[in-house]
Amino acid sequence: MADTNFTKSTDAPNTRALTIIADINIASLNDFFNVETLGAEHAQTVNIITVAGREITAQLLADVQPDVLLIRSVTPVNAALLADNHSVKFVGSATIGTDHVDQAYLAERNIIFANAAGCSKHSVAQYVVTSILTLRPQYWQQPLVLGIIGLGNIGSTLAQYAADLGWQVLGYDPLLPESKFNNASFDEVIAQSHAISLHVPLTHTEGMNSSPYPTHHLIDGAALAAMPADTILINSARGPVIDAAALEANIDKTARQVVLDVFEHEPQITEQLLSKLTIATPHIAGYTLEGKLRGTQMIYDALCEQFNVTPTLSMHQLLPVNMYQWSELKHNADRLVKFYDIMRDDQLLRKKVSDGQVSGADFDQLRRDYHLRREWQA
Ligand SMILES: NC(=O)c1ccc[n+]([C@@H]2O[C@H](COP(=O)([O-])OP(=O)(O)OC[C@H]3O[C@@H](n4cnc5c(N)ncnc54)[C@H](O)[C@@H]3O)[C@@H](O)[C@H]2O)c1
Ligand SMILES: O=C(O)[C@H](O)[C@H](O)COP(=O)(O)O
Repeated sequence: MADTNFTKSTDAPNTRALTIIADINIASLNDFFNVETLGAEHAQTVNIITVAGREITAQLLADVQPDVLLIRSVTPVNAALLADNHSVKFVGSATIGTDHVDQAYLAERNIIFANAAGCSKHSVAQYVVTSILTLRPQYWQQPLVLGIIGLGNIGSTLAQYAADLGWQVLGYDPLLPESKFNNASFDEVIAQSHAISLHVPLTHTEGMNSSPYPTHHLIDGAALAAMPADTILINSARGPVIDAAALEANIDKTARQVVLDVFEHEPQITEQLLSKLTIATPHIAGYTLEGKLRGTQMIYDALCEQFNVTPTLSMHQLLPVNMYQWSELKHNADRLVKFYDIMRDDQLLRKKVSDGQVSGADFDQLRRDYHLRREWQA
């Protein structure tokens, strides 16, 4: 069994240097990961090497041999990345999704893994409410039937916002028991909703992330054909949950309003697909200050648990005052859609089209330079 003790036997405990390789897009890294916040008995110095997530390579991990790897969603963590590394004891992903991480392999290597379950559940749910009310302001007055596929942290948070607005929820989640919101079949959600929002993990029929209810291409040509033409479709889960080719054909036929925050061939997007979407944003549904800091906090807390130290930093010490209350916004049509101007994010993405596509580099740059918005307080 691999050694999970962070203190190398050759080091005296108080001369220990802890080396962390981290995705540069993780918020407030230096605030959370330093000698004071990790406990001086574990690290007299903390070296953080920040790298763009897509540039965290097997070669880098073999050269640096860090103790800790902190990632977001764009670094696949698997045998290929870690085969020549013998030092990593802890991998933390400051994200909800874990489809990029081979957790069985990490367990085999006795490497501890932690993610940030639920960290941006309010941010993503608020993105969805804002997109619907931006596109169809009439639903301030009229009840909407909102279909939600996947009723975990984000789906159930969205369902609660919908109920607060007087909307009806049709929810489908085959892995959870029936409930007030988990009240419909997949076919019923598809056929009977005015808007459908996807909140499932990306899973497959076999291999890593396999599931008895796989979500890869869950929304395929058949599902789209069964969906009324005026139903809005919103995907802020993972791109491959929708078959992009089938989606383009369906929009050509129905002129359906479609909102995408994630894309099957992300980070590239073709101009052809983009031109057919009503709202398109560069995978930022969860990008609020609160959502990002909560993600960092959760992996910091998990590392502290491994060190057996009490966390000393709370994200609330870093957050500016938040005066935005759902109890007020939910009664004020104008203020809610101005609170988060989703069309501005859409326009910034469209401006990046060049030579028939948004390149991966431009998509990533929009995300790196994103002005983190705020969450409203539920
Ligand atoms: N766009 C963004 O910025 C952003 C931010 C956060 C998370 N995400 C994505 O959203 C996904 C959902 O997040 P969450 O916090 O709600 O996760 P979660 O694990 O809390 O909930 C996911 C739910 O989906 C259900 N599910 C699984 N397979 C299903 C199927 N075939 N049909 C219906 N339901 C199914 C599960 O039972 C679970 O309840 C994440 O996995 C991640 O990929 C995107
Ligand atoms: O799963 C998640 O939490 C999100 O998709 C996350 O917000 C995206 O992470 P990033 O692409 O910034 O690495």
